[in-house]
Amino acid sequence: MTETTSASSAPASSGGHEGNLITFDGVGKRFGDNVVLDNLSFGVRPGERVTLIGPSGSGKTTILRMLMTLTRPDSGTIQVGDDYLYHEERTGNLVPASEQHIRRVRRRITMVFQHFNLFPNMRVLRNVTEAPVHVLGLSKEEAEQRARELLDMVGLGEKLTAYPTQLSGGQQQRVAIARALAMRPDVLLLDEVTSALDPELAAGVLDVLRDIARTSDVTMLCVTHAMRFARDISHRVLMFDSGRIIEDAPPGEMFDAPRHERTRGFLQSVINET
Ligand SMILES: Nc1ncnc2c1ncn2[C@@H]1O[C@H](COP(=O)(O)OP(=O)(O)OP(=O)(O)O)[C@@H](O)[C@H]1O
Repeated sequence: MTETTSASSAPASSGGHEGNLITFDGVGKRFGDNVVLDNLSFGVRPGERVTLIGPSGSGKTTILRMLMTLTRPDSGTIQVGDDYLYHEERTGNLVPASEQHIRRVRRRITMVFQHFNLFPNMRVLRNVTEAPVHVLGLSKEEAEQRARELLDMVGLGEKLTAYPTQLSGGQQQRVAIARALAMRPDVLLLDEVTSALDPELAAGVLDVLRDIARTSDVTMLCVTHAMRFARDISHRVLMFDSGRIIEDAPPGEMFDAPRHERTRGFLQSVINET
């Protein structure tokens, strides 16, 4: 892994749509009468770490799920590098990518979920090697070597033969992070990865993620209510409200001098909660 730029200076653009690794262009989504994303456009550059904040139900998780092709937009275009996941034609038709494209994109993106989702019947080491062997086609030896390094990195080098149920929630989440990184993703999606954890265990997981942010050049898109963490790791913070981005700023500006009244109200409510 290569050293990144500091959190205050975003990496230079390269490749993809206008230099973006991830592009949302005019994306809309509604569930029944509930407009979840409203003509949403934004881009993320390679190596950038972007945190999505905003009230519950403002559409943050939906964005991550669209990148995993778990939720389909109603309109708009979503692109990863040069590959379309969904493409809205001039006629307004939404064209999903071919299976071949989706497979290619899915190899570049991994997601860590709130509830770990480890394979309960597999030991820790196998949880981490399974996808690299079966999806990337790595040899068992190669996958195990990489898995040991990653499990060391997340502080679980001694737990290779444990089953997930023998671990704390924080340890399980660290296995999930190692498993995601074992795919050598270009993009790591983090969806409220500490929300299900006690504060002490959450702090351990966030420290691991801070280390990854400091030492890796993986592009991160992160949904979190942990504002100090967001400030530490992010190049940019996007404030969502009712399916729109109402503020897009570096963390210093967003947290110290929010411009939008609703951002100020949201940050106040989060601070009051914690
Ligand atoms: N499959 C679904 N069917 C119906 N409504 C859904 C579905 N998935 C999400 N929603 C609704 O879409 C809205 C946005 O959900 P989303 O999970 O993206 O919000 P969020 O900003 O991540 O919220 P939170 O911070 O609570 O996780 C919510 O009102 C949610 O109830």
